[in-house]
Amino acid sequence: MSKTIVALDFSSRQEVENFLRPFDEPIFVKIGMELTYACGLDIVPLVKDMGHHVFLDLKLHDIPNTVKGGMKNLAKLGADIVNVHAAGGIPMMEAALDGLAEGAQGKRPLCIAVTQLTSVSQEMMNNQLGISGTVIDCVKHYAQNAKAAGLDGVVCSVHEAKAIHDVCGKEFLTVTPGIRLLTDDRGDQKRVATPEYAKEQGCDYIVVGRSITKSDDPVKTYHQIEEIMEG
Ligand SMILES: O=c1ccn([C@@H]2O[C@H](COP(=O)(O)O)[C@@H](O)[C@H]2O)c(=O)[nH]1
Repeated sequence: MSKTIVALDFSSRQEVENFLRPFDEPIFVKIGMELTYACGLDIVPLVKDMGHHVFLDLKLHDIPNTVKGGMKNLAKLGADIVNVHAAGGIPMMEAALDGLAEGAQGKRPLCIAVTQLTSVSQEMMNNQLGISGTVIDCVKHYAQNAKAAGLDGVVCSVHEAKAIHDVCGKEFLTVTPGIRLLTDDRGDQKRVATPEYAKEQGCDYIVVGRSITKSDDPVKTYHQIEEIMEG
């Protein structure tokens, strides 16, 4: 499976088809809120049927019973990875796994937890969110909770991936958005890194959206990034 997950942050099925058409191999894509809210959940089996791997990034965060019911239904779609917010706590994450086990036809999707969004800076976390301490300690703590709940890994920034592997083990997945090429604008992202640094830090997967989707030649940019990650 490819180590580069392309965020399909589009608002129509047509844009998805236009984007994927030039790729002559299966790739790993992320379907998030923008696309799901525009096209509905049917977009997941549609992209799977084209042969691509899917990370369904809906970041569930609610009381355990609601998350369990939600995951039971998401499990039927055939996504490879689904996720929740670690801030929902250990009982909520355990409930997510129960729902997946009940709903999956065959192997359940991997389930990972978002730690601190990559759009959150140290200053924001302390002063707006009211969480004291360092981002890295908060992310490590959330990762340990996710592991205790039985999840398969976390979403974090590249800057925390090594520390998470140290405390949670090498098998515990680190999926890292906030990827920017040196010439890119960082936009709304705060904890950013290049694919080269992600590779150096041992990230299992990187999530890349605009650097690929808004590039003049998305297929070429995708392959350049994949070469770095697989090299
Ligand atoms: O902490 C997080 C969790 C999820 N994301 C998602 O990843 C992509 C990143 O897109 P870029 O265009 O490469 O910035 C996007 O779909 C986010 O919803 C994240 O960025 N940070």
